[in-house]
Amino acid sequence: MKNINPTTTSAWQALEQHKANFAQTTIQQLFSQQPNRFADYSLRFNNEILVDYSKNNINQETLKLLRQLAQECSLATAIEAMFTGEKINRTEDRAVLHTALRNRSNQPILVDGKDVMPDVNDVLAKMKGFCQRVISGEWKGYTGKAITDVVNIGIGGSDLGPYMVTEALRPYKNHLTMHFVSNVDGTHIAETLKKVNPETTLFLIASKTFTTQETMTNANSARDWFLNSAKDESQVAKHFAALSTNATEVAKFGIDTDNMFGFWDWVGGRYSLWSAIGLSIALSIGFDNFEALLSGAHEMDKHFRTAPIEQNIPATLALVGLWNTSFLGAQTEAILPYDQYLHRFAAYFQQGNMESNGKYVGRDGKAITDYQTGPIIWGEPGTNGQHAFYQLIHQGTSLIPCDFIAPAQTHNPLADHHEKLLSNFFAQTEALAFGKTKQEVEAEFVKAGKNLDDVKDIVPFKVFTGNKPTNSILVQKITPFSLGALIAMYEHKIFVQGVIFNIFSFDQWGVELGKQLANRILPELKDSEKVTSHDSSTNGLINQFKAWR
Ligand SMILES: O=P(O)(O)OC[C@H]1O[C@](O)(CO)[C@@H](O)[C@@H]1O
Repeated sequence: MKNINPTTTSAWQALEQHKANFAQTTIQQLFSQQPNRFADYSLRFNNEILVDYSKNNINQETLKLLRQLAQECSLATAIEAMFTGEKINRTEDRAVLHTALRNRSNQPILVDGKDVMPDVNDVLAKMKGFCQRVISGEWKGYTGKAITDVVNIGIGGSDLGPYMVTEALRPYKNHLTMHFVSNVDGTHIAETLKKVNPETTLFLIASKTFTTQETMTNANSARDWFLNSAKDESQVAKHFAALSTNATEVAKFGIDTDNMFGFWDWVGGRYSLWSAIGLSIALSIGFDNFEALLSGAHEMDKHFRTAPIEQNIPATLALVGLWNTSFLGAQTEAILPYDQYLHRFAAYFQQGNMESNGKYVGRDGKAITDYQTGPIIWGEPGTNGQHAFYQLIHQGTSLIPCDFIAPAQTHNPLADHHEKLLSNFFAQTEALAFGKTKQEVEAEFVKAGKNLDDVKDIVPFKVFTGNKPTNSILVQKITPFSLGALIAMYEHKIFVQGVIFNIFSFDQWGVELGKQLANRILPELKDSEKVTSHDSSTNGLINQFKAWR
């Protein structure tokens, strides 16, 4: 991947000039000027996903310049570099091949001259056999009973993806009850263990490195709890499986390597739900559905790799997002799914995006000083968010571009719930784009029989300026296939932005310092000695903790 500061491209400089046009122009005016705006600014994937990006402050010139920016930043070369297994994660000297995990075409993909597909297929076959045995009840616990509960112990990418997807695909789930434990706070595992029976519980220890403090602490507590009942170490094999790249640490923990499902260093943690880390997903919805999830992602991969930039959905979302943040001044992006099953979707992409693109060092190793990199990602499901933070999106002083996501078909057609939900979905983007003028507010008062003189002081508070950018992503139905495509779409959006930001999107050095310092502090908490080795704030807090515990 080349080192290109995006601000030095002619497209960036042209975009800087071009943005002045939008100081005066509103989304409302863009719609008045362009009667076909919806048709011209929306894209479809497989007749299953409709992406409408028309309610943004963009015109054809904006798109032309943004596409030119992508070209000047060598996006096409970068896409090929990723798909063909080049070591684009240069700071860790690794390829980035989550796309290989869902490569349903089986075309060889080489890393260091070796095709990775046979290994990928072997692990998938092992996962399939395991799922069949556990789901059918053939796999027995230490007292001969079938498994009823699965506890995935992992954190970050080893938790957020599997948890988000198993929740999103609940309509497809079988009889197994899934639990996810991530936090090192003992409450998380303690509360989970209260709900399960050691005779019928399977623990999946999900950790790429198998050294993560939170996960290993929870795994050890789970094993102690299990052995407290089973009283026999040899029974651990019936109740513990490992999802990891680190066979040595897995063996040290005491998990039979027969029960280990491997993956490889070219799978980033936050891109790992497609790997063995997805075993909890496959157990929950069955292996065929897991394969459908992979297929959906693979179709999106093909689209991303081959579609021209004008029709390329992830690239378009990335460019429009970059326009909002780098040129129009937005610092955050909200992801707002109008689907209760997608309640962890924003949390999942908080890691996906912020761990990938939250970087201040460019690919040249120098600090980035002249542009913003990855935005802050946040969000909650609609309509809950409407009754919480939408006030600020509508009338606050920050610009917050939002992605609204909704399925056209619900899995729970109950009275008119879905129509009500979707009426809110449509209304919100309409309100955000077009707002409500002073004249409209006054007309409403008049209609309600009010004298305008009596209400003139209230009028300004009821005005909505509108002109707030949104994308609407309408999915025919949330199925394993469409969800796979949707996740891959966002993954590639992040990739495109990382290329243009000129950063390395696939490392995560920013999480290391906190871990190091916590490891240094941990022994200091073991005794009652007064701590003096830190700054006065940290010393003061630690010493108060010691006094109060
Ligand atoms: O799977 P592991 O190795 O336990 O790591 C868990 C998570 O920790 C991180 O390395 C840092 O938070 C993430 O990238 C990763 O998803």
